[in-house]
Amino acid sequence: MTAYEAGTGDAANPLKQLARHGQSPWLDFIQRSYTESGKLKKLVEEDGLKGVTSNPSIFQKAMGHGTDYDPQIRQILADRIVDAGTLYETLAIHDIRAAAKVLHPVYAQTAKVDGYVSLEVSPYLARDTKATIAEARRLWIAVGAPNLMIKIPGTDEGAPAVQAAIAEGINVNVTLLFSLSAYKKVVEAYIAGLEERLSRGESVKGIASVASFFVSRIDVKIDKEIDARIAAGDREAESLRGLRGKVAIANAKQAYEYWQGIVRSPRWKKLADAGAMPQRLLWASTSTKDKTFSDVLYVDGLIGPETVNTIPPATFDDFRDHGRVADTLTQDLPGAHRVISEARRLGLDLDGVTRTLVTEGVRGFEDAFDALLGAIAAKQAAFLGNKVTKTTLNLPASLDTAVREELEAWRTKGNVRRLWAGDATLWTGRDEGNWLKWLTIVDDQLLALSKFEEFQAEVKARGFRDALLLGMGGSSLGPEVLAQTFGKHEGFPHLYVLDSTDPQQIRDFQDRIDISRTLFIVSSKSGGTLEPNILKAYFFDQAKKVLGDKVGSHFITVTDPGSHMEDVAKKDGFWKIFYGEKQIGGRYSVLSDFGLVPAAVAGLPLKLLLESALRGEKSCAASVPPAQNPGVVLGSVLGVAARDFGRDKVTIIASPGIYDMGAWLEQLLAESTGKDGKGLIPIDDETIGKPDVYGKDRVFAYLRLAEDPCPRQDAAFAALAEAGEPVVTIELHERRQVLEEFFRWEFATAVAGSIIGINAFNQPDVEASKIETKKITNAYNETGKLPPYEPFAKDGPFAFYADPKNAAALKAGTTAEAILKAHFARAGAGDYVALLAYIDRDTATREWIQKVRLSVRDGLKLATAAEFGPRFQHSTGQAYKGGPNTGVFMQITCDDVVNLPVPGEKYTFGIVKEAQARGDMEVLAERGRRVLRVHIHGDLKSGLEKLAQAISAAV
Ligand SMILES: O=P(O)(O)OC[C@H]1O[C@](O)(CO)[C@@H](O)[C@@H]1O
Ligand SMILES: O=C[C@H](O)[C@H](O)COP(=O)(O)O
Repeated sequence: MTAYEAGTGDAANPLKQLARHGQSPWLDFIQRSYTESGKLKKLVEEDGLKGVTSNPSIFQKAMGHGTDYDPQIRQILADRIVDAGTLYETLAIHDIRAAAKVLHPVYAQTAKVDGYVSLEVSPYLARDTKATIAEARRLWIAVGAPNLMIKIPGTDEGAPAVQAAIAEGINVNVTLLFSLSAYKKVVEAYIAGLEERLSRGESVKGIASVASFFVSRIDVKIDKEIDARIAAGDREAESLRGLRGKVAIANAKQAYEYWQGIVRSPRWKKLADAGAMPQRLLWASTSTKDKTFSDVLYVDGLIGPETVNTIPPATFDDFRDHGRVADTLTQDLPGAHRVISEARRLGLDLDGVTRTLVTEGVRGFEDAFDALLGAIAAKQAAFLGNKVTKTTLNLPASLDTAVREELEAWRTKGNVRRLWAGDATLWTGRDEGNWLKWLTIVDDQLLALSKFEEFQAEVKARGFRDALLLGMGGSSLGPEVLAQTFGKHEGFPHLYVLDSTDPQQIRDFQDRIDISRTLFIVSSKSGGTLEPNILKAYFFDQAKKVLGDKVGSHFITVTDPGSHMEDVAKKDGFWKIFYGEKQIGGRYSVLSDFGLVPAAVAGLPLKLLLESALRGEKSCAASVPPAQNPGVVLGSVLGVAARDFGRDKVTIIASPGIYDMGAWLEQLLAESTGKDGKGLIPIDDETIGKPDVYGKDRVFAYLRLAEDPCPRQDAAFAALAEAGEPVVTIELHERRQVLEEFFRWEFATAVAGSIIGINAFNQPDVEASKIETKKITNAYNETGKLPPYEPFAKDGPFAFYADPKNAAALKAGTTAEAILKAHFARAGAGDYVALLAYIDRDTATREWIQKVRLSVRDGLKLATAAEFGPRFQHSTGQAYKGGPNTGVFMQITCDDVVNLPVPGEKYTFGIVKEAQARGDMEVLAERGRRVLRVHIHGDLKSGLEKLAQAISAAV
């Protein structure tokens, strides 16, 4: 009696009779309720079931619907922050283990011939040998059951993975086999894998493999071709008709014939003598698709020794009911050959069909897996409820359709996985892949949590009253959001963020702090940026006067390894040096030490914040399909709206409690996407208005803090959505979720950048202003004066400057009002107006600029940006110079009442600020932008008032 005959006995049950013919019935299905209810066990005991196979479609059916898995999903989500892929795998492994347990007695009774449960590697890896091997190894260990089979596709790339897995002693079920030629490669891979073991002196005993030969799908394709030809009046209609429903079984029989030859070969004999088990042929895809055929056609017709048939539940029941058991597989082999040669004669392209079926099979499993992961991600979001932010889209129909199409394109191209894998071709195919460390930085930070917590305790112990962060752009805007959003924490210093060269503003900050009890954080990734360097020089000098030799102990820096600032910090005996990641650009650095160090200093709850960020990361994971991936959805809306609808002004409004998010977002969006004449133009904090004040160039993003919403904003957004404006509402249930949004917007920006077709990680046009500024400060150092600079017009306290081309366009008027009118008259639909104020940024000036921008917006119906220099140069400045030429710029400068020295330099902060304004103006003009500078002489307050009146009159 062979192992296959074990368990026979019930003569009336065709399923049980299969054993007598050497065939093992397996079940092509898995579901938790089946295992948990004892149904699976019953099939084993009553029907002689000897194995189970699963595939992505089967799991999709099992997990994608119903509530079977809900309790475990809830329990996992309560314990851990995971992505949809991990969630799926945890559920799947649970099921596979449970089924393996039920089948273990079969495994034992049949001496490891049967009793297996198959788990398929991710279908996304079907064309990647190395990744498939790694995944097979990983799943094998994760499940940890001896009667597991790892399913690997029998593609050209899969075959070497089969060999490698077998050589490692992993049981393999080779799936998606349609053609004899592919099957031959797989047989070779199996044998070679075993031989590899033997050659290393390892045992080949107990290693099992099946080759899953798909049957019914072949008939589906061939019969379709036959039907089409008959319908078209083919002369061979009769012969064609005679082949319907026959080719698949004939093809399978040929494979079996090949197998018989193999197991008789001397090569195999050697392995068999060493105890190897043959790789059995497993008939898969054995449910009948064509209802005109017998419902058990692909079971009845393929019964033979040492084979498996994996049967879906309905067919299993049908076969139990009326299956006919006989040695059909070995019957009429000549007949099978005749069918195949007849098919060839008739021009039925079996080779082409099997090739297509492999491609379609892989695609089908990918689609099923996408659907499964999408369903799990949706369930996850629903179960997490307020633990994650919630996004609602109100899009006009045409934009909505275009976004859906984009999401589908992202899905079919596997773009989310490509992004996570660092595929630079998603952008411009240059060095983008080197700038993606932000994707996983949160995981690293959580691992390093104790480092930050220890530092936090040290800061507390030292009893600092204030902390002053000196930095620009990505090194200051994230910390500023943290400071503004989370406020002062008991026992920790008040965190201030200074990102200006305006002497008055520097003095304001100096007045707010008690230097003797201040911790200075010098924050600069590159370590070479002018502002943090001169601000450090200034405050170090000031602090030295108070602290003497202890001054270094009041300074820390966050900078990239090897930077100039690292040298400075070492030389000056800074208390601590924290390092950034070189593979993260400034604007993507908030979750690295650039945000974490100031957060620690301010006494923020680091673990909770990082966990929120981790939720952001996991919700945008590689496993989360585009339509359920909040980062991809947001990025697609922004990218598609700009690319296809001219809606490139991303208008960001946040609830008062989180209002500063917009300033951080401005840099992220503008500096990442504004280049090559394309890009998104962020419009931050422009008080929300009635629908009729807007042109058709906007997308609105509403960051709504649900714990403290603003009813006026709610009403205004409802009106915008009602009016058909595109509105994305992101609801943050608590402040902490700004960290989740940091990650999501970074991801969305990368996605939007890909859609627009730019490199989202460089800032090519920022450098130009820096060079011009440097020229001017160098000139000052050499000569002690600034190069001459003449206004083209003057009116009262105002002096107007422009390059010759812009000046020519504006010279017609001589009064402030006329010049401003001429300037603003150059703006048309789709343009934006940016006010670039190089003045102290305090409450009064912020209110002023807000008032002025609204008068411009309402007068011209154009988007407005209200920016302070030089801060914006490290933020939106990139898009103003490198993005679409739709900006109309107005620089506003003033006399400096206060001036401050820059230690070690001839120039002062006032000179630097002037050089920055001139440098930027030069580059704006050189890029053909419409730009005008208004300098206010004398008293700033009254000058600003007059300017507001003149602007209001001009628009
Ligand atoms: O951190 P750093 O190197 O001082 O740079 C500050 C900012 O300046 C920029 O390089 C632009 O000038 C930004 O990208 C960056 O966030
Ligand atoms: O391994 C099993 C196969 O995935 C399954 O039998 C495919 O069957 P189908 O063609 O009915 O989808």
